Amino acid sequence: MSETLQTTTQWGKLTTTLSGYVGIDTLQEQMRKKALKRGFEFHIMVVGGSGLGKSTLVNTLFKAQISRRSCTNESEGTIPKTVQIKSVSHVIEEKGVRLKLTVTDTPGFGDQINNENCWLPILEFINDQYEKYLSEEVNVSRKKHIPDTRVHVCLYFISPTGHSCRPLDLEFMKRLDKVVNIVPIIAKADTLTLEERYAFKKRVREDLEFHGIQFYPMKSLDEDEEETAINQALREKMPFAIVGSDREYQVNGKSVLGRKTKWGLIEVENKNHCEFALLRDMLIRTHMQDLKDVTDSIHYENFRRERLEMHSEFAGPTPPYHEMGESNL
Ligand SMILES: Nc1nc2c(ncn2[C@@H]2O[C@H](COP(=O)(O)OP(=O)(O)OP(=O)(O)O)[C@@H](O)[C@H]2O)c(=O)[nH]1
Repeated sequence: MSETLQTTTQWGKLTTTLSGYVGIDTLQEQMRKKALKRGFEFHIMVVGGSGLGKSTLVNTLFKAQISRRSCTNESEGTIPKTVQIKSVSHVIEEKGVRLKLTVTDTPGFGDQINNENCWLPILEFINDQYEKYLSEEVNVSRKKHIPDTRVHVCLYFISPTGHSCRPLDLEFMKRLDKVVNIVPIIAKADTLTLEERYAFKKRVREDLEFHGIQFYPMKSLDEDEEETAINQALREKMPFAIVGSDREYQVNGKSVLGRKTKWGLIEVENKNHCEFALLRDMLIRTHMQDLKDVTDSIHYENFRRERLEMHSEFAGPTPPYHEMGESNL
């Protein structure tokens, strides 16, 4: 029986008929095995004012004590003087798949009386990671595997004021949307009623649109109709209204993560109670690889191009290839 190989994407519409089985279909399995051996890396950054639930959310997302707060013995209630950027890395494993997860926290963001330029250290941190990656990449003797410390997603916590975005929120996202994948979320959504939540989300979306702020997943990067349909559904739900908790309660004999309020138990993973599950599914189950791809092919690529252009302007025009050889003689 003959097998048909259809290539209709980047190679154009070319159909070649194979006269028998050759085993191209095993490529997927070969790649899976290689990737499993190497393990995966993911870097998540959380930004937002003190006490908005950043540490709780990362612990809830990965069902483990992985936040900066859980890994250091900082005294509760200390207000940092400036934005401090702290990263912690963990290797987590599930069903034989290893993930090196780095969580970068930015305690103190927006806590000052004068918050002018408080986004700058965060921008510098993100660019520093690109710079590290670039210097490894252009190294004459490159490592077989370049450690990837680039930030793949930045969760931006919006305070549940019920009004609209603060100027600082807009300033941060305007400055950073071209360098990192931003996912805006409404923190502590249990403090808003359902009507307030809905109206607040709408106003935040309008604010973002008015200011031309791009958030992940970007419309311009959808590759096909299927992706557009999935991503459009996510975009319409954003910013996700999140409730975080690392406490478990018993509901119908099952233990669930939740927060007990005056009105009853809010189940964190119940899609009727909040949008935590949507966020978790997007970050971990459906879009983790895409977040990494967009970081690599869009944000890092922009940095790399600018950096190399800057370098070539500084160094003058690159001589033709044969002259480069001669000058080395
Ligand atoms: N109501 C409510 N409280 C929350 C939620 N998430 C966290 N909290 C509580 O808010 C307080 C602060 O939570 P953290 O996770 O430490 O907040 P943080 O943003 O990491 O704080 P800093 O490290 O000081 O910036 C804790 O008492 C949490 O239990 C939430 O979704 N809703």
